[in-house]
Amino acid sequence: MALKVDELRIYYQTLRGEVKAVDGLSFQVKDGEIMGLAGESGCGKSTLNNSLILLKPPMKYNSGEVILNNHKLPIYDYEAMRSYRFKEVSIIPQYAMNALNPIKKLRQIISDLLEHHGKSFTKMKDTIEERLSLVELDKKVLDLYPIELSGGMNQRMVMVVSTLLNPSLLLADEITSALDVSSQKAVSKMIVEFRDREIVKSVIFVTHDISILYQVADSIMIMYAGKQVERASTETIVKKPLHPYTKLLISSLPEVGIKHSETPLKGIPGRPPELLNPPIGCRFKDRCPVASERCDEEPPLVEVEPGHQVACWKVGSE
Ligand SMILES: Nc1ncnc2c1ncn2[C@@H]1O[C@H](COP(=O)(O)OP(=O)(O)OP(=O)(O)O)[C@@H](O)[C@H]1O
Repeated sequence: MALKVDELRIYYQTLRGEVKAVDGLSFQVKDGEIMGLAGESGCGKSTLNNSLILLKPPMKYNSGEVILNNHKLPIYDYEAMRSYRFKEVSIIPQYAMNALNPIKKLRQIISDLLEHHGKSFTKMKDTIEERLSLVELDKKVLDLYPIELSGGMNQRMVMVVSTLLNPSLLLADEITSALDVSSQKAVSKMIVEFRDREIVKSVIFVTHDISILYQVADSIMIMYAGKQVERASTETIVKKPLHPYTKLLISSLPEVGIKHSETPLKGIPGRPPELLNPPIGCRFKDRCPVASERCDEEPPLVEVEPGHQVACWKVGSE
């Protein structure tokens, strides 16, 4: 098992109190698995990803354990994590376009980064060129400044940089949201290619666009208000979701061939709860079409069939 997360709680410390952005998450990602992570804005997707690599104030580790390749990751210790970042865990950030230093040429950026990790650009030249060609970038880009690359090219450059040392776990955070549809497809395919070539072992692919996950992910975890509500194979989440929230999320997706001027997107009525004082019991109950008194008590995450977990009292009770 590449990654095992157990009862992880990550809060933000604010003047008003603690924002419980990740509140008791447990899940596993297998070797070679791309796990999609989806849910509405503010459900804790980025917090989870960032906590696995860059946990710093106002983000605060509360409790839980993260095991990567049978070793405990010291995510609560920013300094101790230095030896894991980039080598064992790497992130392609949400705003990858701005991630590269604008006043250095790309050759220098890569060279500095490698040196920082005790590696040499010269020794890794062949790998760098191979990886560039894998993401369809000419090696001439090394002599350019980031500003001379298009948004899509910058994105692919960041993908190469983040994965140069073959990290076990790659965190991809909304890496397609600023791209046009054809670049989205290309970038998604490249992530799969990185996995297939064993450049990375496993991936957490965050997006609120489930149609992208359908093309890329082996499994999908759906989060709502800091909690996991459902996890299953991509096929099951898309075709046979069980949690009322997942069902609404899937039914609000555009269908191929439908014109939205004629059929408006449905969306989910209401808004997610504040995570400063989240509701007791099921956090979705106020928006849930099938909620009952039972939902005042928190539903446990139950495995309804192998590999399919759901946290809802209604599932299996009808
Ligand atoms: N620096 C911060 N201080 C306090 N609260 C924060 C901070 N950053 C995020 N939050 C809160 O943590 C919760 C989870 O946010 P997070 O960004 O992880 O969600 P997300 O699912 O990644 O959303 P998005 O899709 O918009 O990126 C939200 O309630 C958000 O308001």
